[in-house]
Amino acid sequence: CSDEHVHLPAKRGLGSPSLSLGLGWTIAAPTRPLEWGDLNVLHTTDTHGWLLGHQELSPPEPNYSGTFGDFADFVQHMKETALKKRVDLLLLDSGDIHDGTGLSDGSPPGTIDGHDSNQFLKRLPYDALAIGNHELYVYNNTFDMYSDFALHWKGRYLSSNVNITVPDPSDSSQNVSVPVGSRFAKFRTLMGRRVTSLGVLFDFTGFVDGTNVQPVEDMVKEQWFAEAIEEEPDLFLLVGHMPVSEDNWPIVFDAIRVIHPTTPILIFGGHAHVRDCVQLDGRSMALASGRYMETVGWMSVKFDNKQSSGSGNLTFSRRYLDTNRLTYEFHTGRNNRTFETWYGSSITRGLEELAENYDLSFEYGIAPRDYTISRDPYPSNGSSLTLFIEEAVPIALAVNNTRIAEGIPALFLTNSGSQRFDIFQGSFTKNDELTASPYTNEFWFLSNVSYGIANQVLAVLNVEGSDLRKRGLERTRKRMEEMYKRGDVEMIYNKWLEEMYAREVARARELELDRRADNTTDIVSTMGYVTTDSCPGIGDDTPHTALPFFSTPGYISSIDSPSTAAPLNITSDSTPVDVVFVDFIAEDVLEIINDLEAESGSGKVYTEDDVGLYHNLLSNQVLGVFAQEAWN
Ligand SMILES: Nc1ccn([C@@H]2O[C@H](COP(=O)(O)O)[C@@H](O)[C@H]2O)c(=O)n1
Repeated sequence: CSDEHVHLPAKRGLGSPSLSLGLGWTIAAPTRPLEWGDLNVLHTTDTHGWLLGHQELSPPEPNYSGTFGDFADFVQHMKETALKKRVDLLLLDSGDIHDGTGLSDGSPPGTIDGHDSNQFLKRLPYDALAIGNHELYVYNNTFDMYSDFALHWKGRYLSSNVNITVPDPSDSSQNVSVPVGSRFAKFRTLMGRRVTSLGVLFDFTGFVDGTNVQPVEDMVKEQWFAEAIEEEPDLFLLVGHMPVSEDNWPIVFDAIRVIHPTTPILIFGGHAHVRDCVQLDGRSMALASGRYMETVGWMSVKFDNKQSSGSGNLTFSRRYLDTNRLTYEFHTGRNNRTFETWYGSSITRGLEELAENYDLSFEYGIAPRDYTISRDPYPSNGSSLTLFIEEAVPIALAVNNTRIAEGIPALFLTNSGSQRFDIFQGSFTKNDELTASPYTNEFWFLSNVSYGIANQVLAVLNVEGSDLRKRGLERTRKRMEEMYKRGDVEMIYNKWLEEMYAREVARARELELDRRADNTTDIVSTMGYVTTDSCPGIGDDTPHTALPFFSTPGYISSIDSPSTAAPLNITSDSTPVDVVFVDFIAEDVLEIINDLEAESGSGKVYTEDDVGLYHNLLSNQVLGVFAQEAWN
């Protein structure tokens, strides 16, 4: 069993190492051993480059401070345990390994993002992996998955419904559309179980030219699909980048169940960044294991004697593990001295070297405080969304900007989903810049939009106001559907956080009443995720107190901000302004402005030709330029 030490998450090559333990910070250890079955699975998803662990001291970051090297050692030790128990232990990943930290996004210009960090995933003994939507935003990234990453996994990198167009090897004047990885895999586990595995991506429509995602509904009608599932294995292993609740897993599940009514089906999903578990019937379980290497999912199943030909409920267990050394040591029965091996530490060292090569600890300035996406209200001084749109964008885009110099007022708009992680007090490094805002979106603009129109765009985007709601309900519903298909799941993650916080507040009220009645003191636990899902028993491996949560709008604007670098010299609704937006939301902005112009009877219609490049800074460079200007 683990000793009671804590591991300081020093910024490993990513920033200032001068962090101390004297802040009253601690990590809580798990208290319950895992329930092993005949077949057991460790699951990662939506890792987004978080391979050096979460290294900040503000709670709940220390909960997730284990590095990918620590995780590698954990997997290794767990595999040894499985062997001793003569049971199977599989390791799976559900995709989205790009976009999220300096390791995945900070490679020098002209190189391929994620290529170097992917080499570290290759060092782990994954049994199957699936492609995510973040592998499909940039063609070169997808091509790298096809030509490098997939080859390493020898048929186990799964892209059942995802293709890439590449030159035809037999005739280079022609192109062919081929799966990025494999459509399916059949293999035997160490204990001899026959597995049929698929890797399914949700109905993503935001894929880059040269790639393609087939809707799940169509995929299950394919001849190859029928042939792949025809023969009965001991279990179906569905690994995919698709939420386990309220998405299309039932389509795949039902297609299999028609042929194999009782064969065990284990589903490992992702994309929504939440911890979640659903059982579609008594012989299946579907698990989603969070995001950003904050969670490692665990599932175990005890088969009945007849395995696939049995028909009663199977015994499943699931657990969401916080990714820190205490967790890893607890479940492997090791301690600080016996846990680490050369294998894991060489992975961590390699990642630290990569961080050094990419100069990820380059310091832009000193952040005066923590800025959070949802633990502070929006707008507020502690909101990273306020910081980004009201301070950083206006200040960074004012640098070498003739339009600002000429005094042309500008309204800046972005989607709040473009901001992916909190900013912490202290050294603000290149890595921090890329974790907070990893996308390489351009800033586009429409000029001469009258303020009266520009001023309404944000509210329409966010569907505020009963009038707008009535007018735009159908359009909004369609846009929400469209946004979901383009990958937007912030609303699911936020709803999850909101509900856990609401439960926490209710629980705290009850506790307070009990405490007053009994004169007892509360049990204080560390902050973190508090999961309620629809599977039996408690899912979280380590009990926590839920994090504070404040809801945020889907879109944010610098409009009416007193702190913008370019004060709006607006005298009336007809004052012409520049409407500046990230290219990711261009279609929506253009459509909304045209609708508003039509409603106003102005007769103005904007087309793509009216859209210009506002500044050559990309959205992932804004915070760095801002920090150099404001935090130095
Ligand atoms: N160029 C881009 C691409 C994506 N986004 C945001 O990310 C969301 C998708 O990320 P998931 O991890 O949820 O798959 C997408 O909805 C956008 O909010 C972006 O801003 N720019």
